[in-house]
Amino acid sequence: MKENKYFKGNVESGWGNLQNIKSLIVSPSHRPLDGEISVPGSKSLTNRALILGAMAEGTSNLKGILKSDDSYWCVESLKSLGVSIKIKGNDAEVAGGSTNFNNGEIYVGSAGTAARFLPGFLAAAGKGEWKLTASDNMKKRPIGPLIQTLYELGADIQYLEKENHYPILIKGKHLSGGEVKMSGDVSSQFISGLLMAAPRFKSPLIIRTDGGIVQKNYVKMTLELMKEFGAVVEFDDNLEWMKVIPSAYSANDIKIEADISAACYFMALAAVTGGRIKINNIDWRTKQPDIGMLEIFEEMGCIVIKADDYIELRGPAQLKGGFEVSLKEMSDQALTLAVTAIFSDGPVIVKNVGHIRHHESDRLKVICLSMKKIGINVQVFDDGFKIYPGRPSPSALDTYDDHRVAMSLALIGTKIPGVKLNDPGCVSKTFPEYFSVLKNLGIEIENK
Ligand SMILES: O=C(O)C1=C[C@@H](OP(=O)(O)O)[C@@H](O)[C@H](O)C1
Ligand SMILES: C=C(OP(=O)(O)O)C(=O)O
Repeated sequence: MKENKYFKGNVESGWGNLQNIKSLIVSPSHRPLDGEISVPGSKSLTNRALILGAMAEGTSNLKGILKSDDSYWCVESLKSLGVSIKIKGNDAEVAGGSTNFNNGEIYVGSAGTAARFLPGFLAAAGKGEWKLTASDNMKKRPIGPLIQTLYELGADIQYLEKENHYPILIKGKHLSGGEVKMSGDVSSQFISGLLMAAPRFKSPLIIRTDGGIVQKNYVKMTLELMKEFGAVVEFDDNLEWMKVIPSAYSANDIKIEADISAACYFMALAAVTGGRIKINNIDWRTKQPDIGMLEIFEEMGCIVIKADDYIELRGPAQLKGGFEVSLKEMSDQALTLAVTAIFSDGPVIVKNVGHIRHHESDRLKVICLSMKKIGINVQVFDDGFKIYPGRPSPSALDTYDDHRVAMSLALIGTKIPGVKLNDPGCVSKTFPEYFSVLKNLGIEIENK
């Protein structure tokens, strides 16, 4: 495995393209923003569909997958188990159904999805032995609640370095079902990971949630996709109770929706610059939680057109601030809103996002450090922050090996000249073409 020069401990993926760029300078466009774009496939749907396709009997065709670091490591993990995955352009053909997996080492990179979705799948494989390793970044993120519940169902998993963290050793067994209590207050992915494995358990699995679930629509996305692959699931609307009946997954042909989280950066771009963006391949009726940002942008004075096959957003001459909002259900956009709020006319308070301290960086700490660096007044709480509007001063900003930090902070440079982003290549976790899309819209991007 090759070490990446700039992100120590990470391994270069075949689908990233910015690994050798030390820094970029982002400056505003010389013309008003007025453009049309398409965004890549959803990370969440791509990695779920790849894993469900690998478990399903037969060949699944996935159209419009995301090609980024996170999906690359998911594909590579499944391939190293012996699953045949053929990539043609942005489509993947996954031949699933076997449980006769190759033993060995599996590297999940920094993908929270792969890191939390593969353990249940392997622990219930009946036989085999795997060492699951991850990037330094992923090794700092928790997996304890998932592994603890798998233990209760009879799994054989050992922590190899630090309790509750990667790397881990998994021995495949036949897992019982039964009733478990599980908390999703740190990450919804623990529940999604257990659910996806459950059709392979010996008896029905019932999960009762204890302590709530953050971003619960991601769990709904898991349950809905499991149904599309033939699983038998029942659940209540609040996801306090979920049941999975043992059965085989069946192969499926799926069109992966475009990534709404990625689209939100361009909505924010139009919002802060007072420009117009038309995003051609997203649908406002999607179940992806970050679509909720449309309402927030509207509340801030943007005009939103929700057409059948596109969304258009126009930013106002002056964005409105002066409100408080819970981003518990769409917390990947906390940083996007933090940056947007700088250019509004009143303080913006974001609440209920304490769990983003466990994402690719401690995002609340990073918001505080980054705002202070550009001279913007910020207050950080245990579970959120308050941003006071202001005129940022150009600065060199660190990206903390976190794609959402890099993509959000880049938006500051679309308003004031000379924002330097160190180690911008981390965007390839979910959006390797991010800076080229910005550039095509007229934003100045200089490689330094
Ligand atoms: O299941 C998923 O695809 C995701 C769940 C969320 O994670 P948490 O529930 O860990 O916050 C979200 O932040 C992540 O980007 C994708
Ligand atoms: C939290 C995120 O990713 P992951 O899937 O690694 O959890 C994210 O994309 O913001």
